[in-house]
Amino acid sequence: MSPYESDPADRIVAASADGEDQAVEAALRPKLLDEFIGQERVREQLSLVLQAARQRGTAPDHVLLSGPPGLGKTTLSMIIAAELNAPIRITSGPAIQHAGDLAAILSSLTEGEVLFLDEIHRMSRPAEEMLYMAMEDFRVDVIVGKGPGATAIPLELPPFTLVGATTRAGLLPPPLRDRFGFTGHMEFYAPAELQRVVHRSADLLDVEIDPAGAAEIAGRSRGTPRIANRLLRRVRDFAQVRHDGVVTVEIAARALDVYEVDARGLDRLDRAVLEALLKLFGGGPVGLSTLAVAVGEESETVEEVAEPFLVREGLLARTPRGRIATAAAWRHLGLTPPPQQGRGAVPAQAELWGSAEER
Ligand SMILES: Nc1ncnc2c1ncn2[C@@H]1O[C@H](COP(=O)(O)OP(=O)(O)OP(=O)(O)O)[C@@H](O)[C@H]1O
Ligand SMILES: [Mg+2]
Repeated sequence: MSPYESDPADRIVAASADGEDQAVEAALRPKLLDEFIGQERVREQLSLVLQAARQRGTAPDHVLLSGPPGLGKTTLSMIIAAELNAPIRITSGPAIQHAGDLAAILSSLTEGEVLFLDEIHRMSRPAEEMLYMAMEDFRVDVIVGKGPGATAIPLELPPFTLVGATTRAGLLPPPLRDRFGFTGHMEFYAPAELQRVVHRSADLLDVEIDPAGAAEIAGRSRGTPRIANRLLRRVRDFAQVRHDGVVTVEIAARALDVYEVDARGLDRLDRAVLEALLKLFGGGPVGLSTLAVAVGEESETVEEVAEPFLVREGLLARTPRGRIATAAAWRHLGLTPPPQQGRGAVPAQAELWGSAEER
């Protein structure tokens, strides 16, 4: 039986937020730029944009934040408002079905307000077109009536700052992308940065943790603060129920073994895919659908849920001939690659069988 039949988003290493995350995230969010860990480049650029606007006493340029789920886009948008001492209005692309919905929001903005539009790539086309004009000219045309009798009533808007967030910047139409004065690309976090995130959250949650314990959780968090915070909460449960509540490296490792998150952040599904690839197909190449049948999952689940992280970690490569395990995959599962493997199918971007000398 598949452990993911219900919803892959339920996995403990899912980057998207579940109900519990939403409840605690507000408490764990850094409130000011200085408390925001990592993303040095975005932070510096943004700090200049905000400081310059503050000095001029005007609303800063519109800001687009793009990057994978759980890296801090919503957090940064709230920080932007806080740093500007401005109120923030929060909405999302899917919540804006009609241009009228957007007109209602825009026309009620106050001067200098920050409008946070999450999942901006999922807005409807008519709303998008209204947004173009609002962003550029601080004006919208509200259409009253239908058919030949319809008239456009122009409406002036106060200067505001739009902060858009998207996990799919590539899906944004160029005219929309071009209207942002600043785009911040969020990157996955380095282990040392995540370790600081874990420490900070542990402080806020009143959890006693030592540096090695925090490093252990960070190493399993797939470069994502949301996952780090979630793993910390599970480790805290374990430490409290089975021990004295203090999180050490042993406690963190044992707790996360219970939750089947391994030392590199792979969960059960990731490992099942890798194991099938190595043990059943000798490391590949094997077709996606065959691999999916072997682990008892849908092809889409393997392709969209498991593979992106395996590829990112350099454990699996997608090639025209099929999926191939890298040398790192064999090492990670503690297996020795069969000697006849690896002929010919080495994609340039991946370390497959180590260097020529190693072979
Ligand atoms: N740089 C950071 N420092 C400390 N905590 C962070 C940082 N970035 C994110 N977090 C924490 O990670 C959690 C998720 O962040 P956030 O909700 O901002 O992600 P997101 O990019 O908006 O995700 P999504 O794409 O799912 O909306 C929050 O609880 C936040 O406290
Ligand atoms: Mg968000």
